[in-house]
Amino acid sequence: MCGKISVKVYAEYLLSGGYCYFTTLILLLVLSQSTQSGTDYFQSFWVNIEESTNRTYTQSAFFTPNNCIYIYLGLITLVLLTSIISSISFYSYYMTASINLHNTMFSAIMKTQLQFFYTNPTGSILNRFSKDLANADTNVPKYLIDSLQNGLSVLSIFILVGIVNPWMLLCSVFLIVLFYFIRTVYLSTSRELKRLEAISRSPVYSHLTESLHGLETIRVFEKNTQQKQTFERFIDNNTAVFYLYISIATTFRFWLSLFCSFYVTLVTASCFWGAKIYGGNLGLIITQATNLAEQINWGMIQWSEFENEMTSVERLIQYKNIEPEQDTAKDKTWPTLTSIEFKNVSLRYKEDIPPALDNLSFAIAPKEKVGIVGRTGAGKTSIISALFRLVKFEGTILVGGVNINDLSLDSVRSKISIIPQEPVLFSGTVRQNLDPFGRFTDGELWTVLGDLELKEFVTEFPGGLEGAILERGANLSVGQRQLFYLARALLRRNDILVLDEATANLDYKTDSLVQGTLKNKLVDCTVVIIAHRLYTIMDCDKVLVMEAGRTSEFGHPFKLLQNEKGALHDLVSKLGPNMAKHLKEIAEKVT
Ligand SMILES: Nc1ncnc2c1ncn2[C@@H]1O[C@H](COP(=O)(O)OP(=O)(O)OP(=O)(O)O)[C@@H](O)[C@H]1O
Repeated sequence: MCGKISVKVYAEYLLSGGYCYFTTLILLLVLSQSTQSGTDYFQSFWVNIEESTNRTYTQSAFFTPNNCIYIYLGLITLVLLTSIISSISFYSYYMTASINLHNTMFSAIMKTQLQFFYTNPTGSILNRFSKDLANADTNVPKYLIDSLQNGLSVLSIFILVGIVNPWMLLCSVFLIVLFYFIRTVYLSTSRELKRLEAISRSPVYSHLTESLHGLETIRVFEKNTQQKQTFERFIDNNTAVFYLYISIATTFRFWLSLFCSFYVTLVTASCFWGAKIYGGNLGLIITQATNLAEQINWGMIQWSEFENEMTSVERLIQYKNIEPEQDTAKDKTWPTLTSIEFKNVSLRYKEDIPPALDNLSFAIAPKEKVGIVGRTGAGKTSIISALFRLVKFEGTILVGGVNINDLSLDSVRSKISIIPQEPVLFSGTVRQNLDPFGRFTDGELWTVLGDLELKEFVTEFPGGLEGAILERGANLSVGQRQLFYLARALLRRNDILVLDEATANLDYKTDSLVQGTLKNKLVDCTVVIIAHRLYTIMDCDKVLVMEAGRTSEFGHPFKLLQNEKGALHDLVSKLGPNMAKHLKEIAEKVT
């Protein structure tokens, strides 16, 4: 982003509070300004009447001293009322605009593809949801209302001054042109500085978030000083841009104030050069000239700041318009069969890196248990990303013979259960974490907890099923979190279950318990297990060995182990003769 803020951004922001609100607001502001200027004009008119001999300034007998007082009182009351009403409507308008902006932006982030999170660091997202949103909530409305009020005020002063002394209009127009020129020069720099300031703020947030996450590692490797220095460097970069921004803003204000002083001096002097002038008109000209100078000065500053702060809105609107996940469902219902077939599937996380899945093809029959193994980075987790349509892929994935691209995202993700590498629990109760949508009875919950030997733990947990689980399940061990996840999957009774290193953090006893549960409770399920520990998949119906995103071997584990040059045989041999023998025995048992 660089250069001027586009008209589209202004329009999108101004109308985010609602067309009706915006039109009403403008009308109220015009009304408020008209009553204020009307009061000023009536004041000078009244002084002129009082100054002229026998009140001959006007022919009308209506403007008696008493009537003038009542008219003035009426006008003042009107000014007060219109000002209060326009302030309240502005408050409602910008509250609606801020809420709408936040909600649409948050909803866009929630619905966008995962790819977005791979390419945008957390600090950058936090920056927009904190500082940019705060600017849009507080500074932008403040500068917007000041700019609008000043614009209207300057326009009305022009009309008043034009009525009393048309020559002064020339001076005023010259002043506006001059100020506009100074503003243009100032804005072209300040706007870019404001953008730079926002960009240089993101690394500060990212660094702080990453440091807090990796606090233990930083301390263990004694990198405290290095981290601190990096943080200070990011802060310095941000502060340097911010300081430059403040400096040029101060220079801008200095030049505006200087030209304003010249203008007021010129206008005051001009009143003494011409013909005799009424006291009321003289007062009106001098007060309006001073006002005009102040208003233009203030208005230019606020208008410039408005455009500078609009860079925040521009950044927010950019998030608001991010592309959502493509859900091209063609009303296909979820298939009854639960076979899974990958046909020439290729997946790439970024254009400039090698594909994570490269023309991958394999087929899993309904109710089969298939283990997937391979070295780190072989593409095992990417199979899941493709199956859940988290990342775009080429090729075809069929579930029960139906292309998953023809099924809605919602059905794909709700009909396939997953226990991921890093189980995520939310802050809430045990019950909410087991059954987020409140679909199951207490009896069902306790049965599943019993199957996974979690019953005792939950009974003794403070609050039981209503006990509080902290953010990310911080008050549970990683193994317990995985068991909770498994419990959630068992409750949903989906026909397809995917486990991604799901038992990696369990001790041997709990792992055996989970394996037993999978065998007994999920007999009718198609189960895909991604594993590092080979013994967890040796009793599977089939094993897929992955290598660089391709199928290296696929078949029954015992048959694969017969091939001494095979990839699975190679992986098993590396575990030592005893373990290899043990694994072969397990594989043989399920032939
Ligand atoms: N979000 C991502 N952005 C870019 N590249 C990625 C991303 N996720 C994975 N990759 C790359 O894709 C390839 C396959 O990764 P994947 O996570 O599928 O491997 P894996 O076999 O599951 O590894 P592990 O056993 O370590 O979990 C790797 O080269 C990895 O660097």
